[in-house]
Amino acid sequence: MAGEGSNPTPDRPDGPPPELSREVSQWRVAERKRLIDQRLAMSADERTARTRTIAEGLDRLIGAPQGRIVSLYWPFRGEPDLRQWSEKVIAAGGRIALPVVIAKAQPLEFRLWAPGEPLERGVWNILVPSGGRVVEPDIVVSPVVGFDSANYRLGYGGGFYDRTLAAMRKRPLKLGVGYAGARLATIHPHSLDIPMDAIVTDE
Ligand SMILES: Nc1nc2c(c(=O)[nH]1)N(C=O)[C@@H](CNc1ccc(C(=O)N[C@@H](CCC(=O)O)C(=O)O)cc1)CN2
Ligand SMILES: Nc1ncnc2c1ncn2[C@@H]1O[C@H](COP(=O)(O)OP(=O)(O)OP(=O)(O)O)[C@@H](O)[C@H]1O
Repeated sequence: MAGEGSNPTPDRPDGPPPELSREVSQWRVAERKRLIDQRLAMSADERTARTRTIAEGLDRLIGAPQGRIVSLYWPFRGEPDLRQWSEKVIAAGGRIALPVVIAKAQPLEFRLWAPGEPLERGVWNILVPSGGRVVEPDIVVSPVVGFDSANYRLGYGGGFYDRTLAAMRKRPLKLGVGYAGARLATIHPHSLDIPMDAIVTDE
């Protein structure tokens, strides 16, 4: 069971922590659905244009990626598709890693990957690198379903990025990425939510 034994990360049995009220949990579920539906309703052209602006924002924030490992993600459910940008990072001497779900309620693992290298279906059918050394990224780029002005991110509800960031020994630069329409007044953060250093949008 999660949280027992020598797991060094703070952990709880499945289910929200006490301070995440039933109202907030239900609100999160409804907002995730609204925001994902809104994102999927966007045309492919609009998504591409907005993603280009997000990529420019990442370039400005990160500067020269040379010698650094950037964790990205294999996009699904209308997330910004930054795979072209990943080629730019590599051309500039950086490296790319992708997240791998090991198990529910466990931190993610990051594996090095470059465009063209083989992928395989992992947990929930998500494509993950078949090979690739396990690494700790210098920069974690995580897709948001929603975000707020305090840089908190609302994800798909697995708590994966929060657990992963809490367990990392090096503190990476934490960048959320999403479309401007994903902005919320507050995500009603709970004590285990870790804010991003910045949220990069197309605003
Ligand atoms: N592109 C991308 N990759 C990513 C993430 C992400 O946000 N985006 N993750 C960021 O965390 C991790 C995957 N997180 C996920 C969390 C929940 C579900 C999901 O479909 N959950 C089901 C419920 C499944 C269950 O409880 O058994 C659902 O929402 O219907 C999928 C991925 C790692 N890879
Ligand atoms: N560091 C942690 N240790 C233990 N449980 C955690 C941790 N972080 C989050 N959780 C739990 O994970 C569950 C989902 O959290 P939350 O709603 O914040 O997910 P999310 O940020 O939307 O998802 P994701 O990070 O996967 O994109 C909650 O029940 C929360 O208590």
